[in-house]
Amino acid sequence: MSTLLEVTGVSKAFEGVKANTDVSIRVNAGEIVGLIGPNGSGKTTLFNSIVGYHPVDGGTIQFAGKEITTLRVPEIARLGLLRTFQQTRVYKQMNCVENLQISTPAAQLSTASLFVRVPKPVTEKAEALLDFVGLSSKRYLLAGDLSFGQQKLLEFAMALMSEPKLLLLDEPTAGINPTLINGLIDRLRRANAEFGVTLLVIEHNMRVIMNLATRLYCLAQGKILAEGAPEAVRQDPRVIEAYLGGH
Ligand SMILES: Nc1ncnc2c1ncn2[C@@H]1O[C@H](COP(=O)(O)OP(=O)(O)OP(=O)(O)O)[C@@H](O)[C@H]1O
Repeated sequence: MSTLLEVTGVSKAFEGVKANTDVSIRVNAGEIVGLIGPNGSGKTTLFNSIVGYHPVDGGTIQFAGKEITTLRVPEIARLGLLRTFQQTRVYKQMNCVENLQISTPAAQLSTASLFVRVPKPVTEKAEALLDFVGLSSKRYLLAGDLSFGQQKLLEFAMALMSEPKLLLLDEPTAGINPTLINGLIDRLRRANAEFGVTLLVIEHNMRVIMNLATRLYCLAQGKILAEGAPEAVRQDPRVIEAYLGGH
């Protein structure tokens, strides 16, 4: 398997708080990798460093064979590396189709692009992805009128519009009704298998991540504590201790 993402020795501190210390992780093309760890262990900080949201203090990040350590969010997004958020970032005053139409790289939001005619293939792709996430019947509803779980599905479809090589998902099932979680897991798997999207997933729900990931990393106090097969990581005494110690 070829390496898609290689994070080597990355550190990041905020005014003396060491959020990440010497973190190294690797994600191979085609994998679904999980990132777990107690609250405040540095998971979101690592995502932010990878996507270029803030500069790192040390270490390097390579994506698809290219050094991206000092690139910023739009440049990294154009290379095919995107993220979703714990709190969704949909355009609440636009309907679902419009949210997807403006999510293609070609439509990188200029105000003018909202008023010109959207090419038919873009609309067809938007409709197909809304169908994929089960929101077809809501396509003309304002995104702000969707439930929180539906907004997360919409945000997932928005990310898929750009056909990312790697998608970082920050707690995809948080706030989603337990009965809908299995459907979401199924869609994440299908996006991986059918669309070829490699996934790196932060998830607090152990059942979900054990079900979804083929490999796990566990962060604790900003450092990688364990790495390996999901079951082995879950049973690792250091991981259990880190979780218990956090409560
Ligand atoms: N912008 C910031 N300014 C100051 N401190 C920050 C900032 N972002 C994160 N931190 C601190 O860095 C540490 C790691 O936070 P981070 O959000 O990365 O953890 P997390 O594992 O994603 O947590 P959670 O599971 O609760 O979302 C915490 O101590 C947090 O308070």
